[in-house]
Amino acid sequence: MSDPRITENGRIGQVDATVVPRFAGPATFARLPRADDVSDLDVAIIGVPFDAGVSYRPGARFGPGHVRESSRLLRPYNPAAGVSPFAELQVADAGDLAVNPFDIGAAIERIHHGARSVLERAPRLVTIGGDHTIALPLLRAMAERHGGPIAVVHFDAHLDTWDSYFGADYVHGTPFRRAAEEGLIDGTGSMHVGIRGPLYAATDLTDDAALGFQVVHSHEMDDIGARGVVERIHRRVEDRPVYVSLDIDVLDPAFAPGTGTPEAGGLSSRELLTILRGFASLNLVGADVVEVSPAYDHAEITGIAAAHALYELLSAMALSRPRPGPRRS
Ligand SMILES: N=C(N)NCCCC(=O)O
Ligand SMILES: [Zn+2]
Ligand SMILES: [Zn+2]
Repeated sequence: MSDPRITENGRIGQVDATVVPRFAGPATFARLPRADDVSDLDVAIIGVPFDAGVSYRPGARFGPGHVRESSRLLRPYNPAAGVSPFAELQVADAGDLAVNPFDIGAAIERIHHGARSVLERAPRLVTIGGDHTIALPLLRAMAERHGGPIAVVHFDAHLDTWDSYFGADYVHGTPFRRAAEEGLIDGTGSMHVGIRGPLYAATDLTDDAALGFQVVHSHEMDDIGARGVVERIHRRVEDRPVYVSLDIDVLDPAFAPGTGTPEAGGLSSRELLTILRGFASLNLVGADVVEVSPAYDHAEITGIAAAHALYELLSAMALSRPRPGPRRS
């Protein structure tokens, strides 16, 4: 049975919640169409149910399904941003990549090739994780798509530029070090936002800076606020194509209990949504939201925060200039 959908500007949108109750039917993200049911795609959403790279609590393999379930209540118009994202962009859910749960190397290869083939069809890719390991193959695909290193704005409690864990180089604490080593990251336009909590040593920060990242620490929010963070991001990124990697643990555990490595003293969901709204004037070409672990969630608090973060990212894409293509020289 095909459900009645909201269709605007020729774009096929959400199942109409005034006709089909929003708790009925399959949970694609925001009850958007499946990618197979649309001809042209501006943004593809994929799930990557992978969590073999975690160092503490497991369960992020169930993140994609949980965030989709938690996205059923999203309505078509975003009043804070002043845009109906699904009327401006054809957004569709391309389902999950089937990744090997036992072999991290094979999973990374699969994610790289899966993301690359989705990017042949859609200019912009939004991914629901999965643990943070998946950012490395996603960045490989993004850098290929844009013909060179890409600016990354990384929201996280953690730097994720550590070197290895138990001798393993490809885990959720290392993706941005591996990506920098592989030349995927534009070291003049990248930053971490929301960093906090104990480190292994002070050199974690100097090593990270040497890889080309600037840092906005979580405690700086007290002084500069969400708007100040947006200004810092704009000054750093300028008009580069930018990829947002959002570890849900950037939020305080009060706002995101359902995650694997929680740290006290994080952002509120309101602060995060305000910052993401500031991306509307950037050239946002891709994003991921990772580290949602539903077994530790309560009342979908974390799933809903992740769904709303994705909705703001899609709204920002709808408002930003559609100019994916080769990187500026
Ligand atoms: N990427 C996330 N969420 N966490 C990394 C934590 C690495 C550690 O256990 O030190
Ligand atoms: Zn983290
Ligand atoms: Zn992370």
